[in-house]
Amino acid sequence: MSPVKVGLLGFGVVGGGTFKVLAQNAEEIARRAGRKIEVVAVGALNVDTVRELVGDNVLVTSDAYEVVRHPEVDIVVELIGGDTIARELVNEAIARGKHVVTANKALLAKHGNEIFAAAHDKGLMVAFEAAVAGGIPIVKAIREGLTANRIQWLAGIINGTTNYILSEMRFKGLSFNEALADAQRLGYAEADPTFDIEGVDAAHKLSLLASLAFGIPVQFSKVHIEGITGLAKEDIAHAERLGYRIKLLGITRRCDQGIELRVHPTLIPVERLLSSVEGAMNAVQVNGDMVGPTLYYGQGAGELPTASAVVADLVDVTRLLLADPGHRVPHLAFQPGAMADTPILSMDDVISSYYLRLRVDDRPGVLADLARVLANHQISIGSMFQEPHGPADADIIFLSHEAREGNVNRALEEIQALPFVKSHVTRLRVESLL
Ligand SMILES: NC(=O)C1=CN([C@@H]2O[C@H](COP(=O)(O)OP(=O)(O)OC[C@H]3O[C@@H](n4cnc5c(N)ncnc54)[C@H](O)[C@@H]3O)[C@@H](O)[C@H]2O)C=CC1
Ligand SMILES: N[C@@H](CC=O)C(=O)O
Ligand code: NA
Repeated sequence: MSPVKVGLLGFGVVGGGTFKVLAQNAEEIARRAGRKIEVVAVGALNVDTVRELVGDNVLVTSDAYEVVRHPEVDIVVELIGGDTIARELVNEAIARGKHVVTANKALLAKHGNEIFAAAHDKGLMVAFEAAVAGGIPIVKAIREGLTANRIQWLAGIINGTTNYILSEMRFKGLSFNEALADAQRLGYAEADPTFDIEGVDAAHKLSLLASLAFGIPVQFSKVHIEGITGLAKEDIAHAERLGYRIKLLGITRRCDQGIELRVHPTLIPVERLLSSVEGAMNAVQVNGDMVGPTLYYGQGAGELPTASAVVADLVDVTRLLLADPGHRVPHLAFQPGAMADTPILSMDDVISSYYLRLRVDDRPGVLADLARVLANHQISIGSMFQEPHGPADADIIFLSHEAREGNVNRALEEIQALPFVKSHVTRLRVESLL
């Protein structure tokens, strides 16, 4: 059979990695796909360097549209990133009847609904395994492996950069900025690393995971997002003392009233597997009503792990080229006509336990006043400790039992206004699902 012909857009960390994987494992991949997969065109800005790497038989051009419009290209692989030119190129590829593979979660989180609908109308595939948790085959696991289940919730470490930063700070004592610079050097970070550290990248991925898990449209704008930039070293230390480790988690859960969709630093009990996931590794726990808990672990970022997922998608698309469109796996796991309009819950309705830290005047009555405000808002204290700070102040750390977030918000407003409270009240959520 004639080879399947691929056009690569972008030859950076993942684009370069994809070319390498296709070359290095060409024979093994062809045995699996049933046909050879051949890169025939590359769109790149650094044309001369890329030409040296890919050889004379591949068209290398700085005009990405030339790749998309190339008559021989069957599959367009978009690895440029962002949601401007990448969006135009993907739309153009679909309009021209070409299948698409992309690692671009920013694009799909914002424009996935429109892109998947256009592809569906044309009977085309838009494969995106690399877009969520890099090399871990989590899209395939949810979309295919767990189809017998009503998925109840999933929670995961789905940003390698932030997990790497937290680990390096903890183990090597690096500063936040040093650890971030390392993550950038290693190819983990987004072109704009604020997407990583502010939780936006994790939110992009979570919105895709929620669609795959619950059969709802992609709703990035409804994700509650908090990153790791507000985390203080002392919170990491206090959490350890209480038996927890702090990780940036993406969590989505189906409740009676709707679906929770949130990304924030979270205290995880140290005995849970997710708390030991370090460096750029990712891990996602998915709970289905039939299978129970399942856990997926692997490299969530970096050249070859991400390229591994891109190439797996290329093999999938190659295998499915001959299947008629009606019998292919749906983009978002559920048939397009069977999507649900379950609402996304307001953060106020989320139930969680909380870690609270505040600095107060160290004098009689302070603890009683704090406990009264919490009790007035139906927040019960699970444990508490106090550390002196200088001659007249103390830091108080509470762990609450489960409470409604709206109640916690109101209690915190009141506590913040108390005359003896001398710091901003830090609030972190504690995960009890895991
Ligand atoms: N680096 C990683 O670990 C992972 C990255 N991703 C995603 O993969 C995509 C690519 O990321 P990276 O390879 O890390 O980025 P990168 O910045 O290393 O590569 C992007 C490449 O696209 C090129 N480019 C920009 N505009 C172009 C244009 N008009 N025509 C042709 N080339 C153009 C740039 O010169 C650059 O070489 C992004 O969507 C990213 O979110 C997904 C999972 C992991
Ligand atoms: N910047 C991302 C790359 C993979 O998606 C991350 O750090 O996880
Ligand atoms: Na993946």
